[in-house]
Amino acid sequence: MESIDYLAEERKKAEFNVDEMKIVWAGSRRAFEVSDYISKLVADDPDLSFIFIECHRGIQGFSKEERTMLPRKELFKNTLRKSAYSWKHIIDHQLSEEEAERLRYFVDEPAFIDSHLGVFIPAIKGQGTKEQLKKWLPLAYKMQIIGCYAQTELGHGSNVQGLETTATFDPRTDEFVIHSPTLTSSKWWPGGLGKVSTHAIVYARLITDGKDHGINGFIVQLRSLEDHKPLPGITVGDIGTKFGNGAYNTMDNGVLRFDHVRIPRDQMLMRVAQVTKDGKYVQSDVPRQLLYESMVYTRQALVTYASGALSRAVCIATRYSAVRRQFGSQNGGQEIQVIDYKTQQSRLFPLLASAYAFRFVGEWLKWFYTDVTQRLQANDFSTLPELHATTAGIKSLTTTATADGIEECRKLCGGHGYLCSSGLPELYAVYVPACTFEGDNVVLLLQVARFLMKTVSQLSSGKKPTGTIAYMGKIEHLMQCRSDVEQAKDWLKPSAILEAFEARATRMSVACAQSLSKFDNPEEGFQELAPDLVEAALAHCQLIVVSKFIEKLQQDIPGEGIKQQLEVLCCIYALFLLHKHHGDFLVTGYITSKQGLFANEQLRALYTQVRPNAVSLADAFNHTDHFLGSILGRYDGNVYPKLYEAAWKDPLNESDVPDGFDEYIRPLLKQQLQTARL
Ligand SMILES: CCCCC/C=C\C/C=C\C/C=C\C/C=C\C/C=C\CC/C=C/C(=O)SCCNC(=O)CCNC(=O)[C@H](O)C(C)(C)COP(=O)(O)OP(=O)(O)OC[C@H]1O[C@@H](n2cnc3c(N)ncnc32)[C@H](O)[C@@H]1OP(=O)(O)O
Ligand SMILES: Cc1cc2nc3c(=O)[nH]c(=O)nc-3n(C[C@H](O)[C@H](O)[C@H](O)COP(=O)(O)OP(=O)(O)OC[C@H]3O[C@@H](n4cnc5c(N)ncnc54)[C@H](O)[C@@H]3O)c2cc1C
Repeated sequence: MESIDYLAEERKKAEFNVDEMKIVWAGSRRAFEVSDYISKLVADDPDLSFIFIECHRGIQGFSKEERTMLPRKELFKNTLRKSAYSWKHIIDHQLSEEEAERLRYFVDEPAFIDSHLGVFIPAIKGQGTKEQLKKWLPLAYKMQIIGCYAQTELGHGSNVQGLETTATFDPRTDEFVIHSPTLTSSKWWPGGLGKVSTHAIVYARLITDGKDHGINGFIVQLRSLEDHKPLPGITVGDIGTKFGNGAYNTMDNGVLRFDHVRIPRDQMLMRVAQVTKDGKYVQSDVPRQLLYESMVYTRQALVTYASGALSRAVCIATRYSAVRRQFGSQNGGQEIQVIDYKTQQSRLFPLLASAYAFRFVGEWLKWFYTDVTQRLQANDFSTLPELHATTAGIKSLTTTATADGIEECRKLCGGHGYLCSSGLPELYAVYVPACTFEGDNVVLLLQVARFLMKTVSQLSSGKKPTGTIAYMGKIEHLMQCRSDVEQAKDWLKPSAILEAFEARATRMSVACAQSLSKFDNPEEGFQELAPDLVEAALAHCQLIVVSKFIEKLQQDIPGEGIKQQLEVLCCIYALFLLHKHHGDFLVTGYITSKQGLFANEQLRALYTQVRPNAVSLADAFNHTDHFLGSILGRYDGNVYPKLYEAAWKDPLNESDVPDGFDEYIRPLLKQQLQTARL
């Protein structure tokens, strides 16, 4: 049966070519084609799109929207089935790495495979010697071993140097003895550890001849490759159900303890430091920070994932806002679409713009990461501190904004957003740990702040800042200049926006540096000023996102109306931030309150420009209905009949009279009857 497109009128209003925008969003025509093909393949294959569960009626299939009603144990088993099925598909159809990654993405269930491919393999690559890569990578790529990343402990996560697990070298047997000396040293959180991984990269304190050399990575086998039982000396299990039904509970985050487990010496990852057969500790000429390299990789990958998650929420909220009507009916006509309310626009459109902004900064960050890793291979470590600060900061900014943005989209959908069938509660529950994993977002901003303080202190020594901090080279100008905006439309000039963000970031960093210099003990000062430092770091990161959006617009972007739409979105992103943080811009003296009001006036005008294009800008994300998993976000906008239909699928509606009626409701009713008779 042909479905009616309830959003057709909205789609007719678009002032740009949606198909061309899909390519810009995907990054290239080839990336678009791969994503498009794989997302449809997943949506159309019940083995990938459905959840099959054994119940009293035999095997029953459930759609993605019903996932939150299912028990964890069955969901977990279904995820194992999907992973095995996906893997077979990848092998049978010889999918490329890019296609395989897309397949994992569109299946859209957190699983052990994410840790295996997203952290275990990158850790071996980053910290292993050539011989170690040769031995372990083929096993890992063929999934003959499955690995996780066991860094965090019950007592320590953010403070990596505070980890307690020990790896003590025993020269008599040429082995390391891995041990958990305390309860708090139990590994706690690693994804894939609880029930699946056969191996782990374990972070432990390296001890030779009684001397503690700090943290290093070790490859440790955890489970038998025959019967999957834990090896002697190993206690391992799942840490328990996490936030939200369904959500991240398809992942087996685990707990792990070692009781004097022995591993061969060559299972210490030895790129950064080696231990010789006679127990000598030898530091390589590469920086120790390379121990943290896999975190840099994952943090940059999380930025593109942030744009993906935010775009899903925005797509749902935009389509639903065009379908939903409230108030304003005249002469029996239709009520107003809620998307036409300026308040709805002022909450929704900055998120739409943010999704695009995060996409482009993610694209750039991927390029930057590749560039720096190529330099690292050639023993050029000069850009590593900038890469660390940038990945940490942009991961922090984008994941916080995305988690908050998903929750805002839920509210933008009113009451129906609170239903699991809207897809938004589960999306939030799955997404929000990204603010914590791969580094707590505040801890990461403090890393950016340290980098900025170092940069400011080096300016006086004549060191020329480059890359993302090149703007600090113009410090004299940026400390003194004032905005020359005279009317609202002046805020459309990229140069006006850029200078505002550069001046604000510079002034906030310099103010922190000046306050810090008043402390005798710089570390004490850093702790005391941490809230201000975090704000300065955020200002710097926002500048990066804004400037990468502007740089994107300087590229040749073909397609009818595409560049114009992106220009509008770029200005919305920047002016929304300016409006939200206008206290910073005022206090640092770059703008006057009148200029702040002009920015807000311009922002409202930009919302009017986006309005006719909003649904099509959300369509350009090219999300399938399966991937969205949301009745409110359906492509055809046919929301009400589908919501009504879905309600009846809830297990509570399997019978008219609920279980428990005889025990708990009937006696109450009877008691009231008796009281009434009295
Ligand atoms: C079915 C088949 C499908 C196929 C699918 C195919 C493909 C899929 C592929 C990929 C998937 C991709 C992505 C994956 C996506 C999702 C991943 C999934 C889930 C994520 C799971 C989560 C994992 C984790 O959370 S792991 C644990 C993370 N832990 C942390 O982040 C801890 C945070 N703490 C720290 O990083 C550090 O402790 C600290 C806060 C940085 C402090 O460091 P410390 O050394 O103690 O002190 P400092 O003095 O501050 O630093 C010293 C010195 O070092 C510099 N520094 C610090 N960190 C780094 C770094 N990372 N790099 C470089 N330099 C660093 C620091 O600046 C300082 O420098 P200075 O001395 O010059 O000042
Ligand atoms: C879903 C999920 C998956 C995970 N997967 C893995 C995995 O695969 N492998 C793995 O090893 N780990 C994993 N982790 C653990 C994760 O990396 C840590 O939880 C994270 O690094 C934060 O550390 P923490 O839990 O110790 O938080 P804490 O550091 O205890 O943070 C608690 C609070 O203290 C604040 N705080 C901490 N230090 C400072 C400071 N210096 N200054 C100011 N404030 C501070 C934080 O901002 C936060 O508000 C996972 C976590 C989650 C939630």
